Amino acid sequence: MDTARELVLTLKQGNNSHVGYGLQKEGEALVGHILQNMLKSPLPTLVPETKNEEDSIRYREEGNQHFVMGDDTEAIKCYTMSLAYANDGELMSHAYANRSAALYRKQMFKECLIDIDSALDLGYPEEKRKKLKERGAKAIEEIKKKLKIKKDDPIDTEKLMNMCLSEKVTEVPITVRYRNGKTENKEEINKNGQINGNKEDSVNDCGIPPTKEKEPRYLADEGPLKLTYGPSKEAPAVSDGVTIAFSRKYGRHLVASKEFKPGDVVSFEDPYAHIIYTQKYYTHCHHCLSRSYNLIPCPKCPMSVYCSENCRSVAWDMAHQLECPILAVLGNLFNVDKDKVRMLTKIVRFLIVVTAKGKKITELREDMKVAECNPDNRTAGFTHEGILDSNNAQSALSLATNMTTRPLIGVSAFACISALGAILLSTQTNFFCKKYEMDQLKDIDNIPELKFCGSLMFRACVIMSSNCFTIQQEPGVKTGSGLYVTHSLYNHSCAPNTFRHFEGLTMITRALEPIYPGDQIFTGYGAAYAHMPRSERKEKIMQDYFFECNCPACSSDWPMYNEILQHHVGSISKNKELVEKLKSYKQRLVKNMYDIDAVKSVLGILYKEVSQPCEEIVHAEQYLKSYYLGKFNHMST
Ligand SMILES: C[S@@+](CC[C@H](N)C(=O)[O-])C[C@H]1O[C@@H](n2cnc3c(N)ncnc32)[C@H](O)[C@@H]1O
Repeated sequence: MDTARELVLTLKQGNNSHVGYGLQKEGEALVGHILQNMLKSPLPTLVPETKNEEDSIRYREEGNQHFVMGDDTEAIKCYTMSLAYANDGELMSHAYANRSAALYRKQMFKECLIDIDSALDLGYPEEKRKKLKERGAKAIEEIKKKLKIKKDDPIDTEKLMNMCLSEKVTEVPITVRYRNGKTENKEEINKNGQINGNKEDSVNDCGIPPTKEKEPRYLADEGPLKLTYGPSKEAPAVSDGVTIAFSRKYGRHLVASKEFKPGDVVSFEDPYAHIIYTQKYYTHCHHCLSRSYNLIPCPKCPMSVYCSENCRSVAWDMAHQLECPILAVLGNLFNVDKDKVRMLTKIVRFLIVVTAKGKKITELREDMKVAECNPDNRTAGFTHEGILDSNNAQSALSLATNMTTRPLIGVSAFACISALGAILLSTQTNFFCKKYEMDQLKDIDNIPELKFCGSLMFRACVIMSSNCFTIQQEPGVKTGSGLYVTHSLYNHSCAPNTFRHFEGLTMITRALEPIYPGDQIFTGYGAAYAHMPRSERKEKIMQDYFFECNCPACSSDWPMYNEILQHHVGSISKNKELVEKLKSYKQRLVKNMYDIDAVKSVLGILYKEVSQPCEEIVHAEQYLKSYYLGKFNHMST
């Protein structure tokens, strides 16, 4: 605690409350001190979670119970777990075969065929293959029905698959064929610990591309995603017409220098580093976070599963080869609660990315020395080219830490988590060139970069706890957490003038209201006036982000959405002139509910003519958000 206090005091004296730089030396001292103390006392034994027959069978049986009860979704999840824990081809083949039954009943015939193919490929027992092939034949019949192919037409499975995807029938293929016979296991790891497999190949095990989700409506209407005024020169992830500003009160923040209309794209960006939430481990791809029913396992650990060979191999190269043994022990750590385990997975991922898997530690040290010397808060972490770069280590390390406003207890806890992260990396992986025994860590100076990397993880803790965004690719489904460098400059308002949505892992921010030159551009950190009472919001914002919110909704204590709608707060219904002005847009929407330009125009008019809170503004904002969040995609035209 004393070392943590010293660190915070030094930062306060240096007036360095906002940016990530200015704490490298002190961070190293703090983590080093904690590491030394941790290593003095006996550490808990680290027990890795491994693939094994018992768990694979247990999860398969659990899946069977759900299947019998008619809960196919839960059955599929259990069979995926059975697959992830399977330690040989036969167990895997059983998991695939059983999953195919649940997929068949769920009417996911293409997915069903993919699993049948994998089961047969992995040597599903001879005596059971007949039944599996019969299921395959029935699935094909169903697909043929869907494609309106005549019952007796002979058909080639692979061609059929491609036809299913394009949904176009141009020619009827000739034979029924499974891709069995080939028994080599694509999931083998070669001598260098790399997963074999073609990286370009964006297909699942049996050569069939994963189902493409329907394209979001806005992409069809607007064409490919682009920034409203093209990329800004200083921060290419935000639109030209947005500038980075700094003030004592707001820290770094974004200010408009051009006008943005509702729906305009203000910024979009891919994550610098991201992780999947543990609750989604066996339902979503660990790399792209998409929902998948044909997940395939990491060949080494029972934790990670992927939607395709491509995701599996990209994830392995990017980070998983180092994370794999760490994830295996994390779940079995005693006395470490879930939030700390989540933070550990985040900071290990961050360290792997920021150091390019440990290959660029020296280079990073040098770059950081230069970055530390920049006295200008506004341009902290700008690259040599003078930009805030979404993919750059210096830029990522420059994000707000809130070091001077955090409680000391939190600072100490983060230092302990980082020290534990350093121990795991050095004893479970080759990150520091070789795997160390716990005894060899007694003198931490034996490993030259241990303290430095520990301090980077400490910095990752303080940065990530104040800057990460929840990733929601489907409305209401929170799949993971990501650090988005440029988006981290948005300050919070409980009534923000923008909203966010996702396209894959890409986070997109659009104007919700008209934004004028000089306006600060805000996002919401999850405490929206719409759904949370003011007192709760204030508490949450103070606890998680350490500032007092003084947005209009907080200052004037706006009622929440349900009250606004129930009591018609601020309604324009008695303003005959305005109602008349909006009439034509209403008619356009009655004719075509997807006429989003009409909604944008309504919002533009309302914001000019009335003040918030206002019932009609709430309706129009909800409409606009629903359109971009994909809520309309499931409705029929
Ligand atoms: C994601 S960062 C936003 C960028 C940050 N202002 C910076 O300097 O890099 C979150 C932190 O910014 C500050 N912040 C965000 N919204 C704010 C607001 N409305 N008023 C004052 N500070 C705010 C808080 O310190 C918060 O923890």
